[in-house]
Amino acid sequence: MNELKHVLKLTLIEKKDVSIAIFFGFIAGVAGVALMGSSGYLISKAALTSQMTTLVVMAACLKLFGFVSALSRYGERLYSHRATFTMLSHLRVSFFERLAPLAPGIFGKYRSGDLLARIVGDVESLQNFLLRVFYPPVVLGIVFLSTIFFSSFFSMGIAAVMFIGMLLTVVAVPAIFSIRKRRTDGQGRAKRGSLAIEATEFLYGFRDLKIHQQLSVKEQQLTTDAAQYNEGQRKEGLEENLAQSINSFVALLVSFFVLGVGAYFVAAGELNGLYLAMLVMISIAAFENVAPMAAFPAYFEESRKAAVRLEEIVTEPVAPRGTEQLADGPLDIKLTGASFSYPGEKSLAVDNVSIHLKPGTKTAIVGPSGSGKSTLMQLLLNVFPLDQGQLLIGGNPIGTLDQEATWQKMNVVLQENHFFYGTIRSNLMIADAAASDEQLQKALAKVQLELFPLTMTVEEKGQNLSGGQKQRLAIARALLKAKSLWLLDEPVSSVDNLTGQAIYQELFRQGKGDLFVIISHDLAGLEKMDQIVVMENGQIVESGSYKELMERKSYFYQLKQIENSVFA
Ligand SMILES: Nc1ncnc2c1ncn2[C@@H]1O[C@H](COP(=O)(O)OP(=O)(O)OP(=O)(O)O)[C@@H](O)[C@H]1O
Repeated sequence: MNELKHVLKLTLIEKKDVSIAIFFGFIAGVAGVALMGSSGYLISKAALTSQMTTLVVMAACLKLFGFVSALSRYGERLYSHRATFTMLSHLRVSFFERLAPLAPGIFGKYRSGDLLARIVGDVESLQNFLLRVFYPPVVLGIVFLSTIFFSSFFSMGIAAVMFIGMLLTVVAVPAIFSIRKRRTDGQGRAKRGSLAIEATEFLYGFRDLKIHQQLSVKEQQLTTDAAQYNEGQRKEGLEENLAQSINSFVALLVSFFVLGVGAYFVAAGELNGLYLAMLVMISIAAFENVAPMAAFPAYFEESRKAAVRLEEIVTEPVAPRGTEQLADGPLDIKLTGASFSYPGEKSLAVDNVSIHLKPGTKTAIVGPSGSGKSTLMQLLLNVFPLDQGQLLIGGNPIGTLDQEATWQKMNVVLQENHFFYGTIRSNLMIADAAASDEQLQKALAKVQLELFPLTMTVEEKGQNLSGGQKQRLAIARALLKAKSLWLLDEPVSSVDNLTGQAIYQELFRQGKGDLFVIISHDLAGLEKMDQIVVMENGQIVESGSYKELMERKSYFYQLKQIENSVFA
């Protein structure tokens, strides 16, 4: 139950709705029992006496109980569902609030299909927590205790039989099936997760799988996972049916016992025969309510596992966040002795890097593939915390700064930029929600995409755009944001040289006086940069202006020579 503590806490935020639902559930249950009890009494009374007034009163009571039962059942459903949906919305919000700070590191640990299955499937599963786990035993318990208390006025023996029946059907049988389920199952959620992983990989990788003739292999894997998941579902269904049958059987046995014990007491003169039918009917009605308890073990386990799987993701430690805001005006970035390795990796992706990026300067970071350029950029963006060293932005240690406020000051274009399903307009407006159509069109013109209408559809992940068009659209976003720190990771690598150079010119024109950090594979045109930083194996091996580096005839000079000889 410990695992469900957080869900219970969120459920009880809506104490009022939960209490009203329990109250209506109790009234509906008791009215149902009273309805059956009074009909039993009415039958006995009609058979054994001919007192007309009692018969009329009892007939009226029957109608009243029927009416109250139906109305209360409606109220119970209304409030319990309302409480459930409010709890789900609290759960989603609290889960996302805890999940957001873990991105993007979380993708190193969980695959996107699994994350999706957990976020959607497991959160949805918890809608059964109140309706089928928390609520039924509480309401049933109260209805049973009231029924037993009422019966004890007529026969302690019958009350005792009912009490034992209650312990069996509400506690013992569901507990046995819960333990059984916990022992035998445990794989259902994982199977759903692995099916979701396979399905997402199949969809995302469809083209590559087809090209490499691996589609049928992956399809086979997907079919196997689906079959395993179906088999799991089938077994769960059978187990639930078994629990239901055993619980109904025990409930029926108890009613037989009530009849037997009652008949014995009537014969022994310890119970007025007039009440026997009523007590038997009461017992049948009370035990009819135990049907939801048959599903309790399945829902309890499902809720418990869903809560565990959700908690697993968000229990990662999150570094404490700062709250300081960055001042307006020019900002510098200073990195001293910075080292970083990716979680689970032994080697350092960035190794003891020190660099000072002054306001109004343009710095290019170059180096071979895998030398740590993008990682360095991620550190400047404060996506990952440093393992060692210090990062100051505008003189403030990064840890003291509010993360959102830092990003707010930056125009960022990464190697991969996300495009949402929508239009060119909606994709540009994520940079500036208040931008007018005219401003959006101007930004498009600056990246030579003026022919794109703002209403043009952008498909999921921008798949109807070319690589270069996506990069230019991402630059247009950065131009719209127009802040003073530009962090660009190979922003025009997929754009032809001429257009690329024109876009750089536009960027430098608009960002005159701003700080630029640009990662580039292309060594042409670096003469315009104030500083070139050359990286290898996570370290800075050389830095200086273009002229200085060429005169030094060292690492950068050799890279340049190689480039010239390749393209000569
Ligand atoms: N998410 C990650 N998890 C683990 N290791 C990573 C991750 N991203 C990068 N690396 C590793 O860190 C090292 C530096 O990678 P990085 O992407 O920073 O290089 P890069 O210089 O930007 O390369 P490229 O020019 O190809 O983009 C590489 O050895 C790479 O394998």
